[in-house]
Parts: sequence; structure tokens; C-alpha cells
Amino acid sequence: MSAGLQFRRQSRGLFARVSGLPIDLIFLRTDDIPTLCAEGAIDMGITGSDLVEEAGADIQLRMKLGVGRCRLAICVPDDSPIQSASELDGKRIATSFPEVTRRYLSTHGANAHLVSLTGSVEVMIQLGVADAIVDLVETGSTLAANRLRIFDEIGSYETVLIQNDHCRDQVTADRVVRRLEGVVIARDYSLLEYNVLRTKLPEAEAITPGFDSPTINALEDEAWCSVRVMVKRKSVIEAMEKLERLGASAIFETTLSNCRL
Ligand SMILES: Nc1ncnc2c1ncn2[C@@H]1O[C@H](COP(=O)(O)OP(=O)(O)OP(=O)(O)O)[C@@H](O)[C@H]1O
Ligand SMILES: O=P(O)(O)OC[C@H]1O[C@H](OP(=O)(O)OP(=O)(O)O)[C@H](O)[C@@H]1O
Ligand SMILES: [Mg+2]
Repeated sequence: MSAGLQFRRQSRGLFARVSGLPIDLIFLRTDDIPTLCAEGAIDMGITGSDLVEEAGADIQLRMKLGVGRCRLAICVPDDSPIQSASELDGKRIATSFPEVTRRYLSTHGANAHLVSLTGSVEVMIQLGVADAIVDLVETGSTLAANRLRIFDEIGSYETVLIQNDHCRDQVTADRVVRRLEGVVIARDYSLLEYNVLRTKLPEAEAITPGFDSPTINALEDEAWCSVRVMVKRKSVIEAMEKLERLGASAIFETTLSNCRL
């Protein structure tokens, strides 16, 4: 919505039209999206990069959306003596990611029996179905609740925008990417404004180097200048503290909702 992709979805409807753009949205299962995109049924898709890798889909990665970050990990019970991938040889592994798991095992020279499931994988050791699991971990709370520990990470993933190689409308696809980029970048940055002595400018610029470079404006008092600069949102507080110590004044943070850089 904030990227200007407005649509209304009817309850249980699988299609929606985007207003003002030649785009039809189709709501599909996340794990089917990579294949449907590679097959050309859809031009673009939003799904997890873990599912793209699992599907082995031949698609273009257009952008990372900076959300849905997770890791795929191989996990065993807290008290399991297993320390290395080669010790998985001959064991049973439950997972919703059989292809990625197979590749991981073969690079580690282990041969395990894979139990392919679609969810609730962490409970499978307790159910006696498997000796180890390969599943997504975000906070680790599901692992802790099931008394499991990670012994190796297979990869890091996030939500991505993908595109078919033979997109029917490249111009619209590029517009979608630019619109989403505007929102994704704005979500990570704030606009910081402050006044600082010109003599302190090099030090201030070192604290806030900006996305490209800061904008410097003159002030009535020629010894001072005003700075406008984009700062990573998570480092704003620290930057403000450092600027204050440097003698900067009137330090303001403005959060951004959209941008074009
Ligand atoms: N805990 C999590 N933290 C971050 N990202 C996650 C997490 N769990 C799943 N994901 C991401 O979401 C994708 C799965 O999305 P979704 O939840 O729509 O599928 P699903 O759980 O299979 O759906 P359903 O619950 O209908 O079966 C994963 O492949 C991964 O990219
Ligand atoms: O590390 P955590 O923060 O606990 O998150 C990880 C859990 O989240 C996902 O499960 P989901 O809720 O999608 O259930 P499902 O796998 O059964 O679909 C994933 O499959 C893990 O089980
Ligand atoms: Mg899930």
C-alpha cells in the first residue's frame, strides 16, 4: 500500500486488480510461487528465498524486501552427542526442505534418510520420526520449546521479489521494483538535520556520512552550517549522542515513509 500498489481483495478471492497500474495480483501459496514464476504463469512473485532455493527455480532475484529474515538450521536434541554433519550418516532427518538438505548432506559426505513433511517439524524427534531436523529458525523459541539445539546453519534467507526471465511487461516490472525500493530503503533510514560549527564539519560527516553525501546549507552565522543527511534508523540515537558531544545543536530526526534515490 505505501508503495502505491493499491488493491482490494474480496474475502476468499484469489485475484485482485491494482488500481492505476496494469497489474493483476494473484494470491498463491508461498512454496508454489518460485515454480509458477519460473514456468511463466506469473511475471513476478513475493516469497521466501529459502523456498526459491528449495524449488531450484530458474528465476531472477529482483530485490530483497528486508523482512521475514530467518535461517535454515540443522538441529538435534539438546542432549544429543552429535557434533558434526558427518555423524548424521545413517540417521533420519525430518524437514520441509528435502532438496536443500540433500545438497547439504552430500557436500558433507553424509547419507541420511529424509522424512519430508510440510510443517511442525520440531516435534518429529519427540514423535520418534527423526533423529535430527532441518527447519527455519527466527527467534529460536520453537527450538527452545522443543528442547532442540542448532549444530549447523545451512543458510540465511528473507522475503524476496522474484521475476520471470521472459516477463510480459518489463516496464511495469521495473516500476514495481522502484516503488518497492522506495519503501524498503525509507524503512531503514531516517532523515537527520542538525546545526554544527563549520570547523567541526569533517568530524560530523564522519559520524553521518549519508547515503550518498550530506547536504550542507549556510546559516546566518557564517561560523555555522546546517546538515541534512540520511542515517540508518538503528544507528540514529548513537549518531545523535556523538553529534551532541561534538557541539551540534537543533538535532532533529524525521522518519521517512518513501523515497527515490
Ligand atoms: N518464523 C519465521 N520467521 C521469519 N520468516 C519465516 C518464519 N517462518 C516462515 N518464514 C518465511 O515464510 C515462508 C513461509 O511462509 P508462510 O508462513 O506463508 O508458509 P507456510 O507456513 O507454509 O504457510 P501455512 O502455514 O499456510 O502452511 C518461509 O519459507 C520463510 O521464508
Ligand atoms: O525461531 P522461531 O521464532 O520460533 O520461528 C521458527 C518457526 O517458525 C516457522 O514455523 P511456522 O509458524 O510457519 O509453522 P509451520 O512450520 O508448522 O508452518 C518455522 O517453520 C519454525 O517452526
Ligand atoms: Mg510455516
